Amino acid sequence: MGTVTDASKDATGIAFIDKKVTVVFVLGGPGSGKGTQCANIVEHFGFTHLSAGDLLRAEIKSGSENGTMIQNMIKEGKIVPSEVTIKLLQKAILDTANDKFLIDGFPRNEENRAAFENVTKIEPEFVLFFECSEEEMERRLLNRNQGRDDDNIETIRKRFKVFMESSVPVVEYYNSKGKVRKIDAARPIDEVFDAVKGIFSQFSKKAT
Ligand SMILES: Nc1ncnc2c1ncn2[C@@H]1O[C@H](COP(=O)(O)OP(=O)(O)O)[C@@H](O)[C@H]1O
Ligand SMILES: Nc1ccn([C@H]2C[C@H](O)[C@@H](COP(=O)(O)OP(=O)(O)O)O2)c(=O)n1
Ligand SMILES: [Mg+2]
Repeated sequence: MGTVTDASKDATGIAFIDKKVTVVFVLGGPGSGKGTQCANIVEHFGFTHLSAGDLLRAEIKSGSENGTMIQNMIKEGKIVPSEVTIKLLQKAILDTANDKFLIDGFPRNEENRAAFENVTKIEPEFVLFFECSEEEMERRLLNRNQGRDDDNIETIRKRFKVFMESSVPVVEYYNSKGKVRKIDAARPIDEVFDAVKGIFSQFSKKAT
């Protein structure tokens, strides 16, 4: 549980309102199934899904002044400076009436993690971590067919390297705090979701 506190405006220029939120970080390598399982969690447990990658891609499309920089970094498999990503996440949290958020693909490095904590003071409830072999993730990404600039073998290899070097240490950090809930994500989608459901049982089911 965290509170987005009232500081009227922070360093990023975004106005804050008082809002108590529950945040779950969803991490895992590229193609491990984060987006797929987040959609299931939204449907069953009433969370709002915020994908850092989706927010950055929308920012490129919007013609923002940072668009070209973001596009180049994504193409190279690099991680965009956290101030850009955090601003987008904050805005999405504040613009959404819900108080339960899945933050997918963030924090992806130590800079993301420390800056988010400093700026928002939000501590994740837990970190859902999807474990999957690179061989399987590569197969999935090459079949994803979403027309993404970064789903080509050259960029995929770079993303795997960044994941191992920069993102795994973030998972280890949360693991040392007892916050990681690890899932075997190499299994079929339904079986992965069965495991996810067990972890989310503390949250009430969405009324249908
Ligand atoms: N458990 C699974 N088994 C097989 N394919 C999967 C599984 N989970 C997701 N996929 C497929 O793999 C691709 C990557 O999944 P996605 O959810 O976009 O992963 P991520 O957000 O972690 O990159 C998509 O085409 C998706 O349909
Ligand atoms: N916290 C983040 C998340 C994503 N990005 C950029 C860099 C990533 O390679 C791309 C794509 O991220 P996305 O989460 O959509 O990718 P996957 O779903 O893991 O395949 O976006 C970032 O710079 N910072
Ligand atoms: Mg994704």
